Amino acid sequence: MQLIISNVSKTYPNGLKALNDINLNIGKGMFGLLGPNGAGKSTLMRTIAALQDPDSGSITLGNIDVLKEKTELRKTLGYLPQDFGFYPKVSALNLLNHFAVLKGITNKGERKEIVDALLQQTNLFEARKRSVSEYSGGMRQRFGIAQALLGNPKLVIVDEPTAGLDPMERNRFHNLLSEIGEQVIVILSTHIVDDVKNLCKQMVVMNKGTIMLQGTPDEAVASVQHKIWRKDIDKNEVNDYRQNMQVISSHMVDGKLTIHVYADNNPGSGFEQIPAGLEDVYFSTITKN
Ligand SMILES: Nc1ncnc2c1ncn2[C@@H]1O[C@H](COP(=O)(O)OP(=O)(O)OP(=O)(O)O)[C@@H](O)[C@H]1O
Repeated sequence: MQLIISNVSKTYPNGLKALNDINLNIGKGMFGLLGPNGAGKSTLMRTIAALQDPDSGSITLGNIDVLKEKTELRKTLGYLPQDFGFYPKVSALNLLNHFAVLKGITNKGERKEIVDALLQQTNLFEARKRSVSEYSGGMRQRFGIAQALLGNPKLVIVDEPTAGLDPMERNRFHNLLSEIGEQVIVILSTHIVDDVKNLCKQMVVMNKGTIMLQGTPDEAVASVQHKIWRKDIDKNEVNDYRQNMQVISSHMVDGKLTIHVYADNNPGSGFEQIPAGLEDVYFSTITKN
Protein backbone atom coordinates (compact mmCIF):
# COMPACT_ATOMS: atom_id res chain seq x y z
CA MET A 1 0.00 0.00 0.00
CA GLN A 2 1.24 3.48 -0.88
CA LEU A 3 0.45 6.91 0.48
CA ILE A 4 0.54 9.31 -2.46
CA ILE A 5 0.57 13.04 -1.84
CA SER A 6 0.19 15.15 -4.98
CA ASN A 7 0.54 18.92 -5.34
CA VAL A 8 -0.66 19.68 -1.82
CA SER A 9 -0.60 23.37 -0.85
CA LYS A 10 -1.94 25.29 2.12
CA THR A 11 -1.88 28.99 2.94
CA TYR A 12 -3.25 30.05 6.35
CA PRO A 13 -5.69 32.98 6.50
CA ASN A 14 -2.87 35.21 7.80
CA GLY A 15 -1.09 34.69 4.46
CA LEU A 16 1.48 32.19 5.71
CA LYS A 17 2.25 29.53 3.12
CA ALA A 18 2.66 26.43 5.31
CA LEU A 19 2.69 23.87 2.45
CA ASN A 20 4.03 24.69 -0.98
CA ASP A 21 3.23 22.09 -3.66
CA ILE A 22 4.16 18.96 -1.70
CA ASN A 23 4.63 15.71 -3.69
CA LEU A 24 5.54 12.46 -1.92
CA ASN A 25 5.14 8.70 -2.45
CA ILE A 26 5.48 6.78 0.77
CA GLY A 27 5.52 2.97 1.09
CA LYS A 28 5.76 0.51 3.98
CA GLY A 29 8.47 1.20 6.56
CA MET A 30 9.70 4.17 8.53
CA PHE A 31 9.62 7.48 6.71
CA GLY A 32 11.35 10.45 8.32
CA LEU A 33 10.08 13.98 7.93
CA LEU A 34 12.78 16.26 9.21
CA GLY A 35 12.51 20.02 9.58
CA PRO A 36 12.91 22.90 12.02
CA ASN A 37 10.05 24.38 14.04
CA GLY A 38 7.60 26.07 11.72
CA ALA A 39 8.66 24.08 8.64
CA GLY A 40 5.11 22.86 8.09
CA LYS A 41 5.50 19.32 9.39
CA SER A 42 2.50 19.39 11.70
CA THR A 43 0.37 21.01 9.02
CA LEU A 44 1.31 18.20 6.64
CA MET A 45 0.67 15.51 9.28
CA ARG A 46 -2.72 16.95 10.15
CA THR A 47 -3.58 17.13 6.45
CA ILE A 48 -2.61 13.50 5.88
CA ALA A 49 -4.66 12.56 8.96
CA ALA A 50 -7.65 14.36 7.36
CA LEU A 51 -7.89 16.72 10.32
CA GLN A 52 -7.52 19.76 8.12
CA ASP A 53 -8.06 20.43 4.42
CA PRO A 54 -5.40 21.72 2.07
CA ASP A 55 -6.27 24.49 -0.41
CA SER A 56 -5.37 22.24 -3.34
CA GLY A 57 -3.91 18.85 -4.21
CA SER A 58 -4.86 15.25 -3.52
CA ILE A 59 -3.87 12.46 -1.12
CA THR A 60 -4.59 8.75 -1.54
CA LEU A 61 -3.85 5.80 0.73
CA GLY A 62 -4.22 2.64 -1.37
CA ASN A 63 -7.65 3.16 -2.87
CA ILE A 64 -8.88 5.61 -0.21
CA ASP A 65 -9.24 9.23 -1.28
CA VAL A 66 -8.02 10.73 1.99
CA LEU A 67 -9.52 14.18 1.50
CA LYS A 68 -12.97 12.88 0.52
CA GLU A 69 -13.32 9.59 2.41
CA LYS A 70 -12.30 10.80 5.84
CA THR A 71 -14.22 8.14 7.74
CA GLU A 72 -12.60 5.39 5.68
CA LEU A 73 -9.18 6.88 6.33
CA ARG A 74 -9.75 7.14 10.08
CA LYS A 75 -10.52 3.43 10.27
CA THR A 76 -7.04 2.66 9.05
CA LEU A 77 -5.07 5.52 10.57
CA GLY A 78 -3.14 5.64 13.84
CA TYR A 79 -2.16 9.13 14.91
CA LEU A 80 0.05 10.27 17.75
CA PRO A 81 -0.20 14.06 17.71
CA GLN A 82 2.57 16.36 18.92
CA ASP A 83 0.51 17.28 21.94
CA PHE A 84 -1.79 14.58 23.16
CA GLY A 85 -3.60 17.16 25.26
CA PHE A 86 -4.65 16.39 28.79
CA TYR A 87 -4.03 13.15 30.66
CA PRO A 88 -7.03 12.17 32.76
CA LYS A 89 -6.85 10.53 36.17
CA VAL A 90 -7.90 7.21 34.69
CA SER A 91 -5.90 3.99 34.58
CA ALA A 92 -4.12 3.19 31.31
CA LEU A 93 -6.19 0.03 31.07
CA ASN A 94 -9.51 1.84 31.34
CA LEU A 95 -8.47 4.67 29.06
CA LEU A 96 -7.21 2.36 26.33
CA ASN A 97 -10.38 0.31 26.67
CA HIS A 98 -12.38 3.51 26.25
CA PHE A 99 -10.44 4.43 23.08
CA ALA A 100 -11.03 0.92 21.76
CA VAL A 101 -14.78 1.40 22.18
CA LEU A 102 -14.53 4.69 20.29
CA LYS A 103 -12.58 2.93 17.55
CA GLY A 104 -15.57 0.59 17.13
CA ILE A 105 -14.18 -2.55 18.75
CA THR A 106 -17.51 -3.52 20.30
CA ASN A 107 -17.01 -7.19 21.23
CA LYS A 108 -15.93 -7.20 24.88
CA GLY A 109 -13.78 -10.34 24.76
CA GLU A 110 -12.03 -9.28 21.58
CA ARG A 111 -11.49 -5.81 23.03
CA LYS A 112 -9.85 -7.17 26.17
CA GLU A 113 -7.50 -9.27 24.08
CA ILE A 114 -6.50 -6.34 21.88
CA VAL A 115 -6.06 -3.92 24.78
CA ASP A 116 -3.95 -6.38 26.77
CA ALA A 117 -1.80 -7.18 23.74
CA LEU A 118 -1.14 -3.50 23.05
CA LEU A 119 -0.25 -2.84 26.69
CA GLN A 120 2.20 -5.75 26.48
CA GLN A 121 3.67 -4.54 23.18
CA THR A 122 4.27 -1.04 24.57
CA ASN A 123 5.66 -2.42 27.83
CA LEU A 124 2.94 -0.88 29.96
CA PHE A 125 1.17 -4.02 31.07
CA GLU A 126 2.76 -4.01 34.53
CA ALA A 127 1.77 -0.35 34.96
CA ARG A 128 -1.69 -0.72 33.39
CA LYS A 129 -3.57 0.06 36.61
CA ARG A 130 -1.71 3.30 37.21
CA SER A 131 -3.26 6.59 36.17
CA VAL A 132 -1.98 7.95 32.86
CA SER A 133 -1.74 11.38 34.51
CA GLU A 134 1.04 9.98 36.73
CA TYR A 135 3.00 8.39 33.88
CA SER A 136 6.46 9.66 32.92
CA GLY A 137 6.94 11.33 29.52
CA GLY A 138 8.23 8.11 27.97
CA MET A 139 5.34 6.05 29.33
CA ARG A 140 2.86 8.59 27.99
CA GLN A 141 4.43 8.39 24.55
CA ARG A 142 4.22 4.61 24.65
CA PHE A 143 0.61 4.89 25.73
CA GLY A 144 0.11 7.24 22.77
CA ILE A 145 1.45 4.54 20.48
CA ALA A 146 -0.81 1.93 22.06
CA GLN A 147 -3.89 4.04 21.30
CA ALA A 148 -2.58 4.79 17.80
CA LEU A 149 -2.31 1.06 17.06
CA LEU A 150 -5.92 0.25 17.96
CA GLY A 151 -7.80 -1.14 14.99
CA ASN A 152 -4.68 -2.35 13.10
CA PRO A 153 -3.89 0.82 11.17
CA LYS A 154 -2.12 0.67 7.80
CA LEU A 155 -0.77 4.16 8.31
CA VAL A 156 0.73 5.42 11.57
CA ILE A 157 1.70 9.06 12.02
CA VAL A 158 3.87 10.18 14.92
CA ASP A 159 4.59 13.86 15.41
CA GLU A 160 7.83 14.68 17.31
CA PRO A 161 7.52 11.68 19.60
CA THR A 162 10.91 11.69 21.31
CA ALA A 163 11.25 15.36 22.31
CA GLY A 164 11.89 15.40 26.06
CA LEU A 165 12.54 11.67 26.46
CA ASP A 166 15.66 10.45 28.22
CA PRO A 167 18.10 8.31 26.15
CA MET A 168 16.83 5.01 27.47
CA GLU A 169 13.19 5.83 26.83
CA ARG A 170 14.09 7.17 23.39
CA ASN A 171 15.82 3.95 22.56
CA ARG A 172 12.86 1.95 23.78
CA PHE A 173 10.53 4.10 21.72
CA HIS A 174 12.73 3.67 18.63
CA ASN A 175 12.61 -0.10 18.97
CA LEU A 176 8.85 0.00 19.26
CA LEU A 177 8.55 2.16 16.14
CA SER A 178 10.93 -0.06 14.14
CA GLU A 179 8.83 -3.07 15.03
CA ILE A 180 5.68 -1.31 13.81
CA GLY A 181 7.49 -0.11 10.67
CA GLU A 182 7.98 -3.72 9.56
CA GLN A 183 4.25 -4.02 9.01
CA VAL A 184 2.84 -0.64 8.02
CA ILE A 185 3.65 2.87 6.80
CA VAL A 186 5.05 4.92 9.67
CA ILE A 187 5.63 8.64 9.20
CA LEU A 188 7.90 10.11 11.83
CA SER A 189 7.93 13.88 12.00
CA THR A 190 10.83 15.28 13.98
CA HIS A 191 13.54 17.91 14.28
CA ILE A 192 15.92 15.38 15.83
CA VAL A 193 18.38 14.23 13.16
CA ASP A 194 19.49 11.13 15.06
CA ASP A 195 15.94 9.79 15.19
CA VAL A 196 15.86 9.74 11.41
CA LYS A 197 19.42 8.44 11.00
CA ASN A 198 18.79 5.46 13.24
CA LEU A 199 15.33 4.54 12.12
CA CYS A 200 14.26 5.66 8.68
CA LYS A 201 14.72 4.02 5.29
CA GLN A 202 13.47 7.09 3.47
CA MET A 203 13.53 10.71 4.51
CA VAL A 204 12.77 14.25 3.44
CA VAL A 205 13.99 17.56 4.76
CA MET A 206 11.28 20.19 4.82
CA ASN A 207 11.66 23.91 5.40
CA LYS A 208 9.27 26.83 4.94
CA GLY A 209 6.58 24.58 3.53
CA THR A 210 8.81 23.08 0.83
CA ILE A 211 10.46 19.67 0.40
CA MET A 212 14.15 20.57 0.14
CA LEU A 213 15.65 17.10 -0.14
CA GLN A 214 14.43 13.53 -0.53
CA GLY A 215 16.07 10.08 -0.45
CA THR A 216 17.64 7.54 1.88
CA PRO A 217 19.78 8.87 4.77
CA ASP A 218 22.86 7.43 3.00
CA GLU A 219 22.03 9.17 -0.28
CA ALA A 220 21.45 12.39 1.59
CA VAL A 221 24.87 12.17 3.25
CA ALA A 222 26.52 11.30 -0.09
CA SER A 223 25.03 14.45 -1.63
CA VAL A 224 27.09 16.71 0.67
CA GLN A 225 30.21 14.53 0.90
CA HIS A 226 33.46 16.51 0.28
CA LYS A 227 31.63 19.78 0.89
CA ILE A 228 31.79 20.03 4.68
CA TRP A 229 34.68 21.99 6.19
CA ARG A 230 35.57 22.50 9.82
CA LYS A 231 37.52 25.16 11.66
CA ASP A 232 38.04 26.16 15.29
CA ILE A 233 37.55 29.89 15.65
CA ASP A 234 37.29 32.53 18.33
CA LYS A 235 33.65 32.87 19.25
CA ASN A 236 33.68 36.63 18.54
CA GLU A 237 34.54 35.92 14.90
CA VAL A 238 31.49 33.84 14.09
CA ASN A 239 29.47 36.69 12.59
CA ASP A 240 32.29 37.55 10.17
CA TYR A 241 32.33 33.96 8.98
CA ARG A 242 28.54 33.92 8.69
CA GLN A 243 28.69 36.96 6.41
CA ASN A 244 31.25 35.44 4.09
CA MET A 245 30.34 31.77 3.89
CA GLN A 246 27.54 29.27 4.57
CA VAL A 247 28.15 28.41 8.22
CA ILE A 248 25.82 25.47 8.80
CA SER A 249 26.48 24.81 12.48
CA SER A 250 28.62 25.85 15.42
CA HIS A 251 29.47 23.95 18.58
CA MET A 252 31.49 24.92 21.64
CA VAL A 253 34.25 22.34 22.19
CA ASP A 254 36.76 22.88 25.04
CA GLY A 255 36.01 26.60 25.14
CA LYS A 256 36.64 26.98 21.38
CA LEU A 257 33.93 27.43 18.82
CA THR A 258 34.01 24.80 16.08
CA ILE A 259 32.14 25.76 12.93
CA HIS A 260 31.05 23.62 10.01
CA VAL A 261 30.89 25.34 6.64
CA TYR A 262 29.24 24.08 3.45
CA ALA A 263 31.32 24.91 0.37
CA ASP A 264 32.30 23.25 -2.92
CA ASN A 265 35.95 24.22 -2.39
CA ASN A 266 38.15 24.96 0.60
CA PRO A 267 36.66 28.19 1.99
CA GLY A 268 39.94 29.53 3.45
CA SER A 269 43.01 28.95 5.52
CA GLY A 270 42.69 26.81 8.61
CA PHE A 271 39.73 24.80 7.29
CA GLU A 272 39.88 21.05 7.01
CA GLN A 273 37.52 18.84 5.08
CA ILE A 274 35.62 16.38 7.28
CA PRO A 275 33.40 13.38 6.55
CA ALA A 276 29.79 14.57 6.30
CA GLY A 277 27.10 13.32 8.64
CA LEU A 278 23.33 13.54 8.43
CA GLU A 279 23.40 16.58 10.69
CA ASP A 280 25.52 18.38 8.08
CA VAL A 281 22.94 17.47 5.44
CA TYR A 282 20.16 18.82 7.59
CA PHE A 283 21.86 22.08 8.53
CA SER A 284 23.20 22.73 5.03
CA THR A 285 19.71 22.20 3.64
CA ILE A 286 17.90 24.48 6.04
CA THR A 287 20.50 27.25 5.96
CA LYS A 288 20.45 27.37 2.16
CA ASN A 289 19.26 30.71 0.83
N1 LIG B 1 -3.79 27.72 12.34
C1 LIG B 1 -2.78 28.46 11.93
N2 LIG B 1 -2.95 29.74 11.53
C2 LIG B 1 -1.91 30.47 11.08
N3 LIG B 1 -0.64 30.03 10.98
C3 LIG B 1 -0.41 28.76 11.36
C4 LIG B 1 -1.46 27.90 11.85
N4 LIG B 1 -0.91 26.69 12.14
C5 LIG B 1 0.39 26.78 11.86
N5 LIG B 1 0.69 28.02 11.38
C6 LIG B 1 2.02 28.48 10.92
O1 LIG B 1 2.38 27.66 9.82
C7 LIG B 1 3.78 27.35 9.86
C8 LIG B 1 3.97 25.86 9.88
O2 LIG B 1 3.51 25.37 11.14
P1 LIG B 1 3.58 23.83 11.54
O3 LIG B 1 3.03 23.71 12.92
O4 LIG B 1 2.99 23.03 10.48
O5 LIG B 1 5.16 23.61 11.57
P2 LIG B 1 6.01 22.45 12.20
O6 LIG B 1 7.06 22.12 11.22
O7 LIG B 1 5.16 21.37 12.67
O8 LIG B 1 6.66 23.17 13.43
P3 LIG B 1 6.59 22.78 14.97
O9 LIG B 1 7.62 21.75 15.14
O10 LIG B 1 6.93 24.09 15.66
O11 LIG B 1 5.19 22.34 15.22
C9 LIG B 1 4.33 28.05 11.10
O12 LIG B 1 4.90 29.28 10.69
C10 LIG B 1 3.09 28.29 11.96
O13 LIG B 1 3.26 29.44 12.76
